[in-house]
Amino acid sequence: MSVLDEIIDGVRADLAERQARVSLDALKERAARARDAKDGVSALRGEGVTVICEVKRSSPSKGALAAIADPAGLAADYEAGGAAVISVLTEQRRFGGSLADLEAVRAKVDIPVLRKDFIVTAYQLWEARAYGADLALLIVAALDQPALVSLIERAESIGLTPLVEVHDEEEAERAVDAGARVIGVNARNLKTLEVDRGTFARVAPEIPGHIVKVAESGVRGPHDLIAYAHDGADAVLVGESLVTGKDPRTAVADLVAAGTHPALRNGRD
Ligand SMILES: O=P(O)(O)OC[C@@H](O)[C@@H](O)c1c[nH]c2ccccc12
Repeated sequence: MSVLDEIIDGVRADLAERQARVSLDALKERAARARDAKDGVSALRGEGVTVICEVKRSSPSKGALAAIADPAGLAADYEAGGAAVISVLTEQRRFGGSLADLEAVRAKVDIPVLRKDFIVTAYQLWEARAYGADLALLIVAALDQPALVSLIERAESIGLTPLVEVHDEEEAERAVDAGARVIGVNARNLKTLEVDRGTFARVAPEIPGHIVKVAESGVRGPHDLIAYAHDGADAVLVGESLVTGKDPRTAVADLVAAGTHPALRNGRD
């Protein structure tokens, strides 16, 4: 069984417990009371290369990364540094996250928030909205095509912007066919956990220009953002280097400065 399959088994077990406790109707009521969702696409199409900053305590590849006692405080630092979107890992077993983290971050920041999890049912999309998310991750490798299409449609219909994650050309084609407006190319293969920073450059040419392209994983600092920008990224998603660094606000500001630098933008025109 691949790492992805193992993670999803755990996600399904935790999901069954939540579904037994909280009815879909109760979630929908909670979602109706949530603040209106913000548009993820326009946030990601901001000035230059935009930056999605992630709240992540641990990962299957690296184990514990950072305790993050105050996820909302970290998110506020990201926002102050110029982040366009905050990504909150809500998967518990391998990433140490929760819906409570999502709720706390949502209450603190004004920019859009992404629920980062292994979403396999519409119930999880309603959870995302009920706890205040504006965007939700959908991982192509975890879904068959009918499920992908229906989850994209459902996400859009309840106001969530789906960030559709791919790792190779074939998955990118599936994401495009399914109607994705935002596609994330993950440099990490979720089946083996290996990072290959060349993945984005290989896969991005398969993605039409009107779709927002996000380069995910492995961004250590401005030099990696610049490289992804030259390969056509509209946004980058950064986790580990921010949660393990000393000064997340400055680290984000440095990324944003690189992403909006005039020389970079000329190179991309
Ligand atoms: O910590 P990094 O290497 O900066 O990567 C962040 C993000 O891309 C990564 O956490 C991620 C990308 N896709 C995912 C899917 C599920 C969980 C996590 C992820």
